[in-house]
Amino acid sequence: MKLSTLVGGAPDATVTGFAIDHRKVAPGVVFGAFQGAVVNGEDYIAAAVAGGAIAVVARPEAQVVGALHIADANPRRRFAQLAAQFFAPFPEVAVAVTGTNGKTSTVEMVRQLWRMAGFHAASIGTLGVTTADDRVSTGLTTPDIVTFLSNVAGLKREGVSHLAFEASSHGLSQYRTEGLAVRAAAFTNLSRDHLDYHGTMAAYLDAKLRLFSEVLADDGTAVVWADDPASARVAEVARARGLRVLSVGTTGETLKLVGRDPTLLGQGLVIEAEGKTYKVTLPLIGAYQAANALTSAGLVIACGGDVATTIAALGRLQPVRGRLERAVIAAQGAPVYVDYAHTPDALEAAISALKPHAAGRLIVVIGAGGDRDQGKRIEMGRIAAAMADHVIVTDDNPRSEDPATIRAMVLAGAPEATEIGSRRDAIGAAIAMAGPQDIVLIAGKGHEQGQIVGDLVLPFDDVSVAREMAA
Ligand SMILES: CC(=O)N[C@H]1[C@@H](OP(=O)(O)OP(=O)(O)OC[C@H]2O[C@@H](n3ccc(=O)[nH]c3=O)[C@H](O)[C@@H]2O)O[C@H](CO)[C@@H](O)[C@@H]1O[C@H](C)C(=O)N[C@@H](C)C(=O)N[C@H](CCC(=O)O)C(=O)O
Ligand SMILES: Nc1ncnc2c1ncn2[C@@H]1O[C@H](COP(=O)(O)OP(=O)(O)OP(=O)(O)O)[C@@H](O)[C@H]1O
Ligand SMILES: N[C@H](CCC[C@H](N)C(=O)O)C(=O)O
Ligand SMILES: [Mg+2]
Repeated sequence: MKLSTLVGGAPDATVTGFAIDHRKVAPGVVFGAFQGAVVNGEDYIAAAVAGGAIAVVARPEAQVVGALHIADANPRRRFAQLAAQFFAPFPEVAVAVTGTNGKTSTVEMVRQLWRMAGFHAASIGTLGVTTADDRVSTGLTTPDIVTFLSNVAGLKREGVSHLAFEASSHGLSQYRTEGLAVRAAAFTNLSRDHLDYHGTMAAYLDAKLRLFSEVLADDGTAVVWADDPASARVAEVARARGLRVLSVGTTGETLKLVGRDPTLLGQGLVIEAEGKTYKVTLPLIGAYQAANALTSAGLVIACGGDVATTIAALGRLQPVRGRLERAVIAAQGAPVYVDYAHTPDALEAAISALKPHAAGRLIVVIGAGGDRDQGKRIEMGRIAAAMADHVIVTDDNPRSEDPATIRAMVLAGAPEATEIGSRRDAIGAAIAMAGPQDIVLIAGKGHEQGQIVGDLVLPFDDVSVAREMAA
């Protein structure tokens, strides 16, 4: 592709790629210089030009010598729009999901529903780039713009026609998923998380609202989980653009959940749609998975899926890694579940899902990630103390923080809890104390395959450790 194709009047140089890190610049690359949370990318412009960058997308105030300065007050958005032209074509159908919790579960369910409908589908999110037979981690829920667009283009080349991706609030704030035509976007819920980055809940919601005010296509559809208080605002933003709004949930109008009957391995759902009543058994436990299932059905229907077929397909959904995943049955008979709950709302949802099934005690292992929102720690402690019968506080991913300090902040909400710093020992203790009527919940890391301590990622998988301790 010629630079003049991307930017009228530019030299005829050939564009060989796009980069936002100067260390990845090669001759012919367009470099994005962004002011970041840690450093200012503009400080690396000279190095990028020395590395062969032929154009630099940066603020008008930035100094660019020896390459075309593509000046823009919003360099992240402009870079994404240019990169999208370079990496196109993309899968014909793309949908996005945002919300504090439920993004991964929902995009994974959409991928499965599309596969059942016969489409070649993929998802991009916390679990990585996932297709029917492959999964590659990107390290982030919403990867950086270059990783995202190059992966999306790669999926198209592989024959993928349908893509569902997670639009995290960080990703939306940093324009990591611009340039792709998004046909439908879903909102799951809003509760406390990432205030270390957004500062306030209002700013956190604003970041998510951008998916509906700007990213969703002009003829797109918004799908909202109607039972969340913030959904009204999301629907209002979408309607202000004249977009179609589908609402799902017990107060939803498109897919109205009128009955939910939990069983040990799933739940019977009664759903009203288009004046008809449908019954389906969802093979996943937890009210939260019923919410995500309806949201995923809403997205599939928004893209042309048949209502009856889509609802029936919910009965064939497979469990989502690390989301109320039953890791093992302990020797004494107690089932051990692993869940990704790492926010107060999520922890409440996960405990609520399991409590009805615990004839005896619900034993919960919790922690909190370092270098993340600190305010949620005491709230998570409080919820565990209020809802579980026994709480063990341990390490999650301490990252650059002192693990004992993080545990103390969680314990402040659960003074009666047991403190065991080693996650392995904490899981072992929970399983050892569980009787045949009890249930163990290990929360916070879900599918994660490593424990981040300082700069190290130590191999650690809650499910494997639970199985080891239960043997
Ligand atoms: C706080 C945050 O979101 N940071 C992300 C962001 O970094 P940044 O833009 O602030 O970049 P920076 O590190 O300050 O550097 C500024 C610029 O200079 C460039 N640079 C930097 C150094 C250098 O030597 N040369 C160079 O060119 C960088 O490439 C960057 O463009 O953009 C980077 C590239 O896309 C991301 O890797 C980085 O994710 C960090 C590692 C991270 O931990 N992010 C987490 C918090 C995150 O994004 N989580 C969300 C939410 C998950 C959830 O929903 O729970 C996710 O989507 O995963
Ligand atoms: N609809 C929901 N309502 C409330 N809690 C939920 C919901 N869906 C999932 N959860 C809880 O949140 C945890 C994370 O779920 P999931 O990974 O689907 O969310 P996510 O939005 O992708 O999270 P992240 O932002 O960390 O990527 C689950 O393990 C569960 O405890
Ligand atoms: N991937 C997300 C959630 C991590 C969840 C929890 N394990 C933690 O470390 O806080 C993030 O980087 O914010
Ligand atoms: Mg996720």
